[in-house]
Parts: sequence; C-alpha cells; structure tokens
Amino acid sequence: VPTWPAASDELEELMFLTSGYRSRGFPTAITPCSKGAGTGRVAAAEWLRTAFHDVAPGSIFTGIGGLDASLIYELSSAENIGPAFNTTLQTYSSFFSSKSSMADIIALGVYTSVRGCGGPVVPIKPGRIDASESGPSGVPLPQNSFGTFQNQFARIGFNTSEMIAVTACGHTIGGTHASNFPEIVPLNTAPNDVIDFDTTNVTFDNKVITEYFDGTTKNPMIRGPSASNGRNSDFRVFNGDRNTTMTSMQTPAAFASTCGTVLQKMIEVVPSGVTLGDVLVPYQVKPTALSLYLLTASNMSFSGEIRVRTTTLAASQIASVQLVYKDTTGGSSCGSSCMISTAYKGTGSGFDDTFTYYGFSTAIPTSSSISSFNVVVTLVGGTSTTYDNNGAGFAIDDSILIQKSQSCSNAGTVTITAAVRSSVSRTSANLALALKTLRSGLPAPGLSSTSVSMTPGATMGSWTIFSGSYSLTAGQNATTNVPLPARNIPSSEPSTVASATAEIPSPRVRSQEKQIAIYKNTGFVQTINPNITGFNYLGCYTDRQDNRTLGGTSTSNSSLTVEFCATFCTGKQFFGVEYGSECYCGPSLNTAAATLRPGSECSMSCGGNSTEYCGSGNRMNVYNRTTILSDEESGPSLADYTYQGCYSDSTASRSLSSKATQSNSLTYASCASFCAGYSFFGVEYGSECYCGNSLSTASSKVVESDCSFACSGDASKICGAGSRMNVFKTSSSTGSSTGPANPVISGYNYTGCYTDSVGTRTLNGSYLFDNALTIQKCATFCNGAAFFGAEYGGECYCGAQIGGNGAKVVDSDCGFLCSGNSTQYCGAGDRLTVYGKLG
Ligand code: HEM
Repeated sequence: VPTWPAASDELEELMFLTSGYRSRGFPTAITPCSKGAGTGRVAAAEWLRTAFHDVAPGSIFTGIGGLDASLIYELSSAENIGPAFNTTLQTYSSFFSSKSSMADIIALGVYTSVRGCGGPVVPIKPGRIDASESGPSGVPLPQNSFGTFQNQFARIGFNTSEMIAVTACGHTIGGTHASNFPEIVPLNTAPNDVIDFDTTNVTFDNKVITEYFDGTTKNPMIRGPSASNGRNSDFRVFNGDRNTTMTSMQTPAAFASTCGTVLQKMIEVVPSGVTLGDVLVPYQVKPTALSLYLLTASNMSFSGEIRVRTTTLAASQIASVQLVYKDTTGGSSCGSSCMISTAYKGTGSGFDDTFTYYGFSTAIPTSSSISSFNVVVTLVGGTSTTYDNNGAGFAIDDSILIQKSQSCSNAGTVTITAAVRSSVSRTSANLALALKTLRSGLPAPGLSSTSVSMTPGATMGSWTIFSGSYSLTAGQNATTNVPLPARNIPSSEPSTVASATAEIPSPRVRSQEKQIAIYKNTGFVQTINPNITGFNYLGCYTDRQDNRTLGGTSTSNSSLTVEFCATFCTGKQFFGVEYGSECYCGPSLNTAAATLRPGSECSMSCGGNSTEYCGSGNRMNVYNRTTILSDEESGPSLADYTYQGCYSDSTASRSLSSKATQSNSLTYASCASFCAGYSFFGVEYGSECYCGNSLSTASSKVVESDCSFACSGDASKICGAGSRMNVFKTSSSTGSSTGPANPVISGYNYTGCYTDSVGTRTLNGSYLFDNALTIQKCATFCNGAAFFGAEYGGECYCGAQIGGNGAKVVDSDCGFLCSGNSTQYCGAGDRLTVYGKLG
C-alpha cells in the first residue's frame, strides 16, 4: 500500500475513479467500448494503437524513445497516418498537468481501453517523462518483411513470441480503415470503409486467434487483397513461429493473461534515465480535497474528505470514519478535540474497485494547529482499524496556508493569498505557477512554470499574509493551471500554490524496497525442464489420444530422458515428452489438441532421469527448435504426386479454382481422392482442399515455412496456412477434361465471370438464395430477365443490365460449384457467373 502523498496521486485518481462520486471521467471518450469520433472508428482501439506508435520506434539499445509522448511531435510522419493519434492526444490533453505526464496518461490509456473493452488489467507503473521533441522513426509497416518485424520488435526488447502475442493483443479491437490503408481495404468495398480484425471488434477477447485458427477470420491483414500485395502482416507475424505462440494463447484465460503481461512490457519501454515506480494500486484510505486556512488569528478552518476503499469491505459495514490529529509540535495538546468526525458524502468506483467518501469540516485553534492525522475506521460490530499511512501519519504542513476566500482565478487573473508562518518568512514569498499553454500545430499543450513575487501584508497571529497575482497570456488557461507540489497541498489539490522563498519541499517519493531472496543449499535436487541446445522449452500442453498434439513419429521407453527424445526427433520442428516414458515428434503443434496449461500439470519425472520432467497423463512438455526447419523429413509427399511447394492463395482469386471442400479430417490422400481427375490438388488452412487443372497466375511460390498448419486429419503433416497452400501435381495422368462447366441454357449465352459486391449489386433485380441451386433453377427464377447470374454456389441474381461496378474478370475466378449441381459453376465470393439473353 502506497504512502501518501505520492507523485503518482493524480494518476491514481484518473485510473481508479472512473464513475460515480468524484469520478475523474478519464474513460468517458471510450465508454461504451464502441464509442468513436466518427463512423467506423473505435476510440478505445485508437488509444491502444496510440501507445504502440509512441513506443514502437524506441530503442533499448540506444536508450532513446519508448513511451515518452514524442508522438505529439511525430504526427506528420507517414508512419502515423490517420486522425486517430491526433484525436487521442487531444482527449488526453484535458487530463494532462504537471501532476501527470502525457506519457503516463498514454500508458494509462492502455489500461483503460483494454479494461474498458473487457480485457485484463494491464498494471501501470508511474513516472514516465515527456519528450520535448520528436524521436526516431521506425513503426512497423504492414509491407515489412518478417525479419524486419523481428528487428523492429527486438529494438524494444521483444522476442519473436512476445512480438506475436502483443500484435494479437493489439489486433483484437478495432480494424483497418480504407482511408488509411487502401491497399489493405480498398475504398468503397466495406461498410463504413473499415474491416474489423475479428467479429468482436469492440471486445478485447481471444476471437482474433480462434477465428484465425478456425478459418473464419476476416482480418484484412490476413486475408483479402493484402495477401496478394504483401501487406498481410498479421498473417506473417501470427504464423511466424509455426503458430506456437498463437496456440499457447488461444483460450480466453491464456489470452487475457498473456496480453496483460506483454502490454505491460510494451508500456514499460522508456528512455534510459527514466525509472518507473511501483505498480499503482489504490490507497486503502486517501485524504482528498484537504484545505487548511486561517479564519482568525486564533482559529483555522480544516476541511476535506477521506476516501475509503470499499471494494471488499461494504460501506454498510462501516459505522464511522474519524480523524485523530496531532498538534503542530506532533503532540496531543488538543486532547479530546483531537478527534474529528465525518459524514457520508458519496460513492465512486473504478473498473475493479469502489470507494466511499466521508467528509468533514471543523475549526482548529491556531495555538495547537495540526501536523498530521490518522484515520480510524470503525465497523458496525465495533472493531476499529487505524490507518496511519504506513506509520507516517497523513502529514499536514501548516507553514504555508492558502487563504481560500481571498484566492481566486477570475477573468484571466490568478490571485493567491497565502498565510506564511512568520518563522518561515515575514518579508518574501513567491507564487509558483505551472502553466499549461496551447501550442499551435501540436495536439497537446506544453507546460511551463513561472514565479511571481508576493507582497507581504498584515500579520495574523503567527502568520504573515502574502498576496500575489498573475495574468494569463493568450493560450494559457486559467482553469487548467496546475500546481507545483508542496507539503501541505496534496497533489490533487488547488490549481495554484504559494511557496515561501527557498522552501519548495520536494514531493515525497515512496521508498523502494528491494526484496532479497535467500536460497539455502539443502542438498535437495529440484526437478526441472532442462535446457536442450537448439531448442526452446515451450510449456506444458494438453494432448489427446485420438488426435495427437504432435502427430509425427513417436516412441515409448521406460528409461526416457528429455535429451533422448530431442535426439529421437532429429529433423522435426517440435518434440514433446509425456507420461514419464513417451516421446512425440511433429512439424507443428496441432491446435485441435494443444492448449497451454500451468507447468504444475506436467508433474511426472522422466523414467530415465528423475530430475527432469516428462509430462503426465495427457500432458506433454513441449520443446520447439530455435530455428524453423525449412525442409523437414516429414515434409509433404504423396505417392503418385509430385510436391510443388507452398503457394500463395487468396479468397478473391483462387490458385486452384475448379472445386473445393472443407473437412475436419483432411489428409493429403483425402484431398487427392476428392480431386481425382484434376491435375493439381492443394491443401490450405489445415482443413481446406482445392482442385484445378492449372495454377492461377496470381499465385506464387513462397517460402516453405509459410505453410505451417497441421492437417486436420493428420497432425504429422502440414496443410498450408491462411492464404497459403501446399500444392501437389499428379505424376501419372495429365488430368481429366470432364471437369465442371458452364452449361448451355436455351435462349441465353454464357456472358462471363463478373465482379460483384454486397453494397452495389452487378445484377440488381430479384434474387434467390438456394442451397440446392443449379444454373437451370436460376434461369427459371429470373423468368426471362435480360441477365441472370449465380454467385457463391447458392445465390442467384436477376437484372435488366450489367450494372453496379460489375467488371469482367477471368473465368477461373468463378470457381465455386453450384450447391445443387457440382458439374456447374456458380460464381465465387463477390464473383458472378453471368448469362445474357440471346437477341
Ligand atoms: C507488426 C506489427 C504491426 C503492424 C504492421 C500493424 C499495423 C496496423 C495497421 C496497418 C492498422 C490499421 C490502422 C487503420 O487503418 O486505422 C493497425 C490497427 C491497429 N493496431 Fe496495429 N500493427 C502492428 C502491431 C500492433 C501492436 C503491437 C498493437 C498494440 C498492442 C497494435 C494495435 C492496433 C490497434 C488497436 C489497431 C486498430 C486501430 C483502429 O481501429 O483505429 N498494432 N495496425
């Protein structure tokens, strides 16, 4: 529990007081999570992306950059395209003051946007310092190569797995906007010109991963035009370690905990020289709105509120909250009047906490005055707890008092009247002002400070009254002036502070306790997951007997060791040890079987070495090679076929377009038999099978490691990936010529394959959806229309002309078979097989 006051007190309030009484309203612009500054915009996503763009160009090697708000000066850079950053920084500006840096607020924006959209707590350590100029450039761009991404993330201290995780965690809310990235989302092709990363774009959840694995993803940086123009960065990143990281964080719990960790790491990348404090936690008891000033020479007013954290302790259980204070010398000369009682004021809350406020207002004789107080909370049952601020008491400095009723900010002039103890100074005092000044062309104001000498006046008892004024110049805002910290001014208090010359007490900083762990050598040898040269230990994964996590060769050996299994799996990407005696190899982790579990579930020691872990029942310790094998022994091969390689594919233009199917038990052989009669077959996304007599010219051969998904029916083999296909060609025949066709319909000619779009239909007359569609059926339904066309296997459209944005494309684009007749073509996604009336 922190000691009050702390330099982070303002940030603590912005973080934990988000609604109800004394809410600071920081999340207003992102509540609810779907809120945005315009159609198709999600402010919470913009906040999260803003933090990434501020951090990304930083370097832990040079110590320059990181989360330092240098983004304020970098908005004209092409790396920071779009209005999101400007809007976000402007929103943050009203919370910015000398009491919390913009950089801390950007970090807080990560906590608030993630938690506000239902994600995990991202812990916040305060203490970032704002840059005063732009920093280096180097935000990852979608067209960068995988190797470049690795370098860019290594620069901020992220390894490959952390890079994959943090990108998945970022890309679970929001989406890609056509106005910013038209090569990824072409203009006028998506509702509101945005395509979301997953189906729950305003929920911070694991859908970005589950949809990636089950093939339903619409993420435009995985599928769509980006797959052909190299901007499918999410695909390259997610798949960069053969899906190991994506697999390990696919459950809701693993996603939340991994994201909490990597996002915390992201916001803790700071320039060298910046030391962050401890993770912010709410005070159990915190004084608020304290005010102490002279009423007369003999009496002073003391008022304020005590905030009690009532998250676990209900307010109804509290009978009373009292202050017990000490006099100016630290003694108890005030006697029984040292006790101040309070009354309920209101209740506020944060995402995970509630707070109840108790107010007081009393008069104290100046003769005894006050130096500190403790807070006593008494429960309904009679037990009471004293909160003494970690032994320090809540310290009040009575040497400088702001005379409330004679201090104001009016018509651009700040006037402060302060009572300064005559023992401190009778002749001079300075008014220290922190000013927030607008800066033209920049989204956030700057801070400056000024000092005004105050005029001494009358004395009141032991105090001398000083007064000073400052007139704000253009661009400076009276209501947004901010204080320098002083002892008697809790940092969340009035917007101006007087200070006696040469006596500006610095803010108290919590002592940083270091914990020293002491290990005793007891002679006990611990069981471990050993380091195996050339491998990384991945973790404890579930396994299934009917569908193995590692589906390649395996062996069982009662004297198994981890080293033995590593050698046994030579030439394989992964190996895993299970049940003390079983060893499995594989080219990839089978996502249908593998889920990361706590290490404690892999608790059996190896038959051949009791100091090593070897999984347990249906639990496997999995190891991955530090390098990706490009040409595995278990690589694609099938009798009578010649393996062609890993090829790119896209939904818009299929590499093999004659016939397709999807199966949860896909193997090379099952796809080959489905494609019997065709020259080529290709397996994709673990469970998709495509056939054709030629490979589309839009498809190109890519690096073998791009194909990385285990086949749904044989986890020992690779079956493509998102937009990636392992292609095979028959070695025996040249394929049959009796594939599907565009049938002859009397009175009509086959006109061609045309583009279509949901918003603007190429044939805009009546339409029919039929899961047993044939070309004849569509012709009959359109009942003599000038044109009819079939799309997506089961959709039929009629029209008087070819309109909308319909453009003729290659016939092979219309590769879907009709839902009611697999020898006929019925368009494809956004592709229409069109027939026109004769004559
Ligand atoms: C290889 C790394 C990355 C690349 C190439 C990349 C690229 C992109 C691109 C092109 C967009 C679309 C922006 C728009 O159209 O407005 C985007 C959006 C987004 N990115 Fe990333 N990003 C990467 C990593 C990250 C990381 C690490 C985070 C945060 C943890 C993140 C958070 C976001 C968010 C929240 C959005 C949605 C913004 C919105 O809806 O307005 N990105 N990213």
